[in-house]
Amino acid sequence: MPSRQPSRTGRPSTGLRSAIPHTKIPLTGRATTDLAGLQRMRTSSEPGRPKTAAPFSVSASRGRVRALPPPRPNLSDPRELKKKEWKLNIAELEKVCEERSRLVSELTTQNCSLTLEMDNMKTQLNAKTMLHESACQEVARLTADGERMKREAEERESSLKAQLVTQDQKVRTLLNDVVDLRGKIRVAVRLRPFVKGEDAGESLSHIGFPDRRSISVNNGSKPTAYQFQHVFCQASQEYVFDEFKELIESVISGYNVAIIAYGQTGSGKTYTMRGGEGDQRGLIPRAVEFMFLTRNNLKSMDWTYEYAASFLEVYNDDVFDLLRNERTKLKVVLGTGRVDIPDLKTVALQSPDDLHELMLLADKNRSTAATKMNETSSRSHAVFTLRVTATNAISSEAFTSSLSLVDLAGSERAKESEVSGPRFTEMTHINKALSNLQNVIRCQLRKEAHVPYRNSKLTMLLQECLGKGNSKTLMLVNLRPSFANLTETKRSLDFAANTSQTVIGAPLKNESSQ
Ligand SMILES: Nc1ncnc2c1ncn2[C@@H]1O[C@H](COP(=O)(O)OP(=O)(O)OP(=O)(O)O)[C@@H](O)[C@H]1O
Repeated sequence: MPSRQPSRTGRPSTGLRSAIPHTKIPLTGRATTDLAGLQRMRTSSEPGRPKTAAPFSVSASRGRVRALPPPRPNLSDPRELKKKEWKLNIAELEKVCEERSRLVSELTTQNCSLTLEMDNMKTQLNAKTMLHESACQEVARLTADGERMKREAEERESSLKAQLVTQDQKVRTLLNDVVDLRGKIRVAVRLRPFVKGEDAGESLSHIGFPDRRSISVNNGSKPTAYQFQHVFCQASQEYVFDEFKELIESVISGYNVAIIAYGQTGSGKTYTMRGGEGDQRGLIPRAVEFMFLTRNNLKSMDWTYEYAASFLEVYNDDVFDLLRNERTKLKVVLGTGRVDIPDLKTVALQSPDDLHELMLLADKNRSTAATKMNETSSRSHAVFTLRVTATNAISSEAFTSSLSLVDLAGSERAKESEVSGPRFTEMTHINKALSNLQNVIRCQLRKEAHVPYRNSKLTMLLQECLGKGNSKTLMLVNLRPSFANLTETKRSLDFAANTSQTVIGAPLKNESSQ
């Protein structure tokens, strides 16, 4: 860029201007008279004329230097024309240069502030990059620590699980040894309270309870005393269930368990087995709830349990499915040592709630009728079965077992029941089946070679619980409290006493490996 130099007139001038040739007016010490020149200078100082640098002359008279009027441009002179054109160009160029320098200075300012901003951002980015890197290192360290701790915890857990499984097996073996020691067919007695329609004010002096295992009856002549595994006197549903919990738990360990409710009509068999709602729930719903609870507790030891339920009735010596609405007689097949009912419906249970629906269906399908002895007397024997399939992922143990809860029809005398017609036929079948049951137990008691299981459908179905299989069996004998029923109560207690003497052989655990 050409540098600016002050002109002789004091105004800044560009280098370009200095590059332009001037018309030089010579200064002399001698007086000269150049009228034409003076004339031109005067003319150029007139308003409207372009101003040009005033030439100088030295007055001859006074010897002083005076500015001469600029020479008039000679427009016919091409040099003058050129000069004029240059002047215009120079003015133009000066403007452009000024604009350029303004822009340059503006851009320089902007550039400076942008450079500053960029430097700031670079500093911030560097700081953030450093932070990120240190955070990444911390994360990597924590991840490695976490993985190491997880590995250690897993190793510890599997060693604890192995210990737990061993201990669990020991506890189960001990528990079952205890249960096995309690007799072959276990027998318990339950005396129900007086219910609506009975004389609640009647005394219970004809029945005595010396302790929780004994009961005595006194018909006025001589009291007879009996001893059983347990005697429940007007006990709650919860109390009764708690007493049988241990036995039911052995199903979880692979044993078949059967609880059979026996007793005179109206003595509380259905109440004990099925019960009502809420606190009135009987053994069937409570046992299923307990099985699900135990299943959850054993999950931590890698046991998987699957449950499925079936519900049938033996009515007039025929078998019917209580979980099907259509009433079709079911075929009972006797295999080698096993009873099978091929068309019996089995329903998988996912939770205790699933049972509720099944119970309602079974209630609807079960044969009941009002008799003089019981408003809703069961006219059939009902068998609820819960099948268990268990597998253990760690020990590879596997087995199937079953819990059978049987509500027998009530024994009754035709004279007392005052039944006739179809009720009489039902009663005949009921009594025949129950007398077969007593006969089977008697044969077991006497260790006879032949036990007549096949004499009725009921004994055929129960043969696995009555000595032929490997069940742990409990007979729960129900009693009515009235003095009027004392003869039947004594008969039931005699049957219970015989049953408790019955040797059916030690139960075997069902085992198979995967
Ligand atoms: N422990 C008890 N507490 C209160 N009420 C009971 C008890 N046991 C039975 N009952 C009531 O006694 C009546 C007869 O009971 P339930 O129907 O269970 O007798 P059952 O032995 O099944 O009779 P059946 O052989 O005729 O079917 C019912 O009203 C029942 O609610």
